[in-house]
Amino acid sequence: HEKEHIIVDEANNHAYDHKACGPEGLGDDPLRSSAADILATGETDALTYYAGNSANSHPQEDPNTSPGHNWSSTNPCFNSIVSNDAFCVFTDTSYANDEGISFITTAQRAAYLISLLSFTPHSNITSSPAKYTISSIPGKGLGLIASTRIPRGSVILSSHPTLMIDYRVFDELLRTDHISLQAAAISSLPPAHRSAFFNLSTQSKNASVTGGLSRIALTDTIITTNAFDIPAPPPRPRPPSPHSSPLHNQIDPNDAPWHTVFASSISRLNHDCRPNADYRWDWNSNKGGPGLVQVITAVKDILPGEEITISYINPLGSRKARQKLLSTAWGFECSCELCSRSGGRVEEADWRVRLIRKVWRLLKEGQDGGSEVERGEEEGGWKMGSRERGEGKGEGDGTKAAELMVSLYEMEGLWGTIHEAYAMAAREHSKAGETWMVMKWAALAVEFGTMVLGEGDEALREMKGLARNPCGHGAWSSRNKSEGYGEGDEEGW
Ligand SMILES: C[S@@+](CC[C@H](N)C(=O)[O-])C[C@H]1O[C@@H](n2cnc3c(N)ncnc32)[C@H](O)[C@@H]1O
Repeated sequence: HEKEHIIVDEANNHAYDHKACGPEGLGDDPLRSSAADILATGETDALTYYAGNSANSHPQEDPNTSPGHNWSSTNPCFNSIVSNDAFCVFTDTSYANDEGISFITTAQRAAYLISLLSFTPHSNITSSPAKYTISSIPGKGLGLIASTRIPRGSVILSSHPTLMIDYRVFDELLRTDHISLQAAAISSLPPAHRSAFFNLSTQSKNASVTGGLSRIALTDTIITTNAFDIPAPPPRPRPPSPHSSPLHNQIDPNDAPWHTVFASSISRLNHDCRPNADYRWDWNSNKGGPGLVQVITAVKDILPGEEITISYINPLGSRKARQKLLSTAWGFECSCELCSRSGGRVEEADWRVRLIRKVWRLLKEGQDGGSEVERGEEEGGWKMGSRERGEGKGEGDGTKAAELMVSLYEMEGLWGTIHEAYAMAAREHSKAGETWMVMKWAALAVEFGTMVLGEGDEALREMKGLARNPCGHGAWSSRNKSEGYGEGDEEGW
C-alpha cells in the first residue's frame, strides 16, 4: 500500500495512512455557527461566501472541461500559488445511488478520475447482515464491535469515499483557500451524505469546543480526524466502457496521491497498534464493480464482542514514537493493549520491532545490493556474517534472518503485514535453492497477502509464481549455501 509501510526509521516515523496534519490552524472564521446550524441550513450560502472572499478566487471561470461527465457543480475554484493550475470542487450528486461524491482537484485530473471510476450506482456494498454494531467504547467514542464470529480473511465492510482531495492542494493552495474548498465540497453533497459527514468524530470529546467552530473549521477538523491517504490511481489503460469518458486511456495527469474521507462505518474504526483488521483500496471500476471502494478485512479470527480495529500508523515504531504520533495527529493517547503494557513487556516489544526493522533493512540491502550493510550495521550488535568477511553482495545466508523476522512478526501479532516477512523468507530460501522451504513461505505469503491486498494484486504475482514453481525465480540458488553467518554473529543480538 502505500502498504509499503514496513520499514521506516524511528526518527522518520510518520502516519502512512491518515494524513497527520493535526488540528492546528483552526483559526477564527467570520462564519461562526454550530454543527446543528450547519445540518439545518444546507449551507448553500457558504458557496457564495467562499467564492467571493479570497483574492485568489475566480469563481467565474468554468472548469467544466471534463468531457463525458455532467458534474452537478464545479465551483468554487482557487489558483495554485506555484503553478498555473486552478483547483476546484467537482461534485456528482448521483454517484452511488445518489449518495454523492465531491472531488477537489484540477479539471484535467477530475476528468481522469471519472474515467477510472464507474459511476454505475452501487450503494449497498457492505455485506448484509452487518457483522458488527456501532457502539460506544470507553475512552474512544464510537467504535465497531463484532456481532458474529468473523473468520480471518473475510471482508467485514467496504465503502465509497465521500470526498477526495488531490494531495497537491495541500502544497499549492493557501490554507484559507484549501479549507474553503473542503467546506464547499461537503456543502455540495446531497443532504443525507452531508449529515453523515457532520456526524463523524471531531477528535474533541468536548462538544462545546466543536460547537463553537465555524463550518469551515468544523469541516477541516472532521477531515483531519477521519481521512485516509491513498496512492495515485493505477496508471494502466482501461478498456472502453459505457461509463468511461474519451479520456479513459490517458494516464493520471498528476500522479499525486489522494486524501479521502468516508462518511460511513469505516470512519468509526478505532486504532490499535496490533489491530485485528486491515484495509485495502479497490479500483475495480471498469469491471462492472462499484468504482473505488475501501475494503476492510479481518487479519485474524475476530470473536463476537471484540472491537474491530485497524492501525492508523506504521506499527513498527516504539511505544513512545507511536503514542507521540497518535497524540499529535489524532489528539488521543493510545491505550491499546500494546501501549498499556507495563515494565519489561514494553521494552521487549520495542526491542522486537527495532530488531524487525534492522533485519528487514539488512535483508533488503542484501537483495538490492546496497552498500550500507557492507559498512557494517552496528545497531544492537547485529551483523551479517558474510559481509563482515568481505564477501560479495547478496551472498550472506539470509534464510535464518528471514525466519527470525517471521517469528518476530508472529510474536508481535503483525498479521496485516506478515505476508511481507513470508515473502522475504521465500526469496532468501530461493537464493539458497531450498525448494520445499520456498514453496512453504511463498504459499504463506500468498495466503496472508491475499487477505489484505486482494485477489489480483500485482505484488503477489511473484509469490504465486514461486509457490507454483520454486525453481523459476531469478535468484534461485544464487548463493553457495556454505556461506552462512560468521561465527558468533548470532550471539551479538
Ligand atoms: C476515525 S475516528 C474513529 C471513530 C471515533 N471513535 C468516533 O467516535 O467516531 C478517530 C478518533 O477516534 C478516537 N480514537 C481512535 N482510536 C482510539 C484509541 N485507540 N484510543 C482512544 N481514542 C481513539 C480518537 O478521538 C480519534 O481522533
